[in-house]
Amino acid sequence: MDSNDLLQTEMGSKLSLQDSNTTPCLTPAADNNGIERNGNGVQRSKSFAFRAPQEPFRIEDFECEKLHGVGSYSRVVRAKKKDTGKIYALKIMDKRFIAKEKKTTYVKLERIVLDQLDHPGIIKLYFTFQDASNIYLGLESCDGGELFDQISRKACISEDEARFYIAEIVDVLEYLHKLGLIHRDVKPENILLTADGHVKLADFGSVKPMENTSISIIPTTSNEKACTFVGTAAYVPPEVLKHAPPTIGNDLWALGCTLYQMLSGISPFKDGSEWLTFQRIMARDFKFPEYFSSEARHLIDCLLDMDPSKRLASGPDGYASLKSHPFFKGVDWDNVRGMLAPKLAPPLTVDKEDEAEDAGWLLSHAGCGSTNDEVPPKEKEMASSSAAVENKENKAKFSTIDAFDSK
Ligand SMILES: Nc1ncnc2c1ncn2[C@@H]1O[C@H](COP(=O)(O)OP(=O)(O)OP(=O)(O)O)[C@@H](O)[C@H]1O
Repeated sequence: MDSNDLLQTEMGSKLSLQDSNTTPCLTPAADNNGIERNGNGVQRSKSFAFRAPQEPFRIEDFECEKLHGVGSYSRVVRAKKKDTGKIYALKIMDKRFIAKEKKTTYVKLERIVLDQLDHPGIIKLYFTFQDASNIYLGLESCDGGELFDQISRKACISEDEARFYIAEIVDVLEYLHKLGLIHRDVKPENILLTADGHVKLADFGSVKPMENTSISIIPTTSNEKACTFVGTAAYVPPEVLKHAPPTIGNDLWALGCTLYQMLSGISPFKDGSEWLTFQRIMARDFKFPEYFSSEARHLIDCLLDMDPSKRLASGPDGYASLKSHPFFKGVDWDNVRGMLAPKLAPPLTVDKEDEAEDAGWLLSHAGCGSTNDEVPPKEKEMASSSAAVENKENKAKFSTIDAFDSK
């Protein structure tokens, strides 16, 4: 199945999961009613209506304002729908590139999983559309950037601020894990922030459904194994390096790494090469800076347990054991999203002329060149200078993260 098939089967907001050339991820068998059952009797419908429909939109219906960021197979731009004035993050994926790089499974997985999730801490998918060249996902726009950028801009984050972010992430992970989904790529780059500083987890292309999931999933082709290792080296737990099957413990380990990184500015096992990082993970070789509080040290220690079943929230008490940890003293778990968010650190200033040129180039190559011309000059100038600043940060990010840290 190629990327065209992905959206062709989607016509009329329906996706047929029948695919002669595929093997199912959880090896369910279909009965005569088109319902798939796995070994645990979990039922999955073979076709269903998407909540976020495929719309007959065109890229010309949007004013592209700035580049949010560039992923390994997509670009994300902040775009205003001209008729409604509503703002979205358009994730633009080149169909030929996706097919060539065999990323169809990741795109389908992200689309189908995001469509079924409903949590204030997860980016919303509103619609999809396509043209001859691209697939577009209309996502909720997170105008506060990445948590990664906040860590870089502030050098490190205070424990009070880190408590806020980690509590909101715990709330999201509890929701996902209860649904039977493992995210598998929790890290500061995938934790986006709204303009008022609240957390939205992104990047669901690596999600792994557990046996008991209530989420409808898709088959994977034999050469695009969504069930095998994915993720980012510095956040990979030791058991994954030993090829153990994925568990929610994978996300809890990454949560521990993320908390450590917020408080110190660097991930705990980061080293000069992928091999050295893996050695340190296997040896659980990390040190706490002196200024970490005893509560933060203890929480990180419990999340970075070599035994995934012993990590807080993995045990028989589930999330209660994690949420009652002393680090979270004062957090009102019934109203996590009601907490006051830390003030966002603004982007660093850069040489605007050079960078505006680069940002304009990137936007026009995101398929938005003609629409950008319709933006009034003042707005265009503002859009490109803010895009320039973020583009500079993107470049800085690429140069500071080892090649192995990007998938
Ligand atoms: N909904 C959004 N709102 C604002 N910015 C976003 C949104 N989604 C993604 N971004 C930004 O765009 C960048 C590219 O996102 P994308 O999902 O294409 O790739 P990624 O997840 O970063 O990378 P990869 O695909 O390599 O894992 C992200 O790093 C993020 O900063």
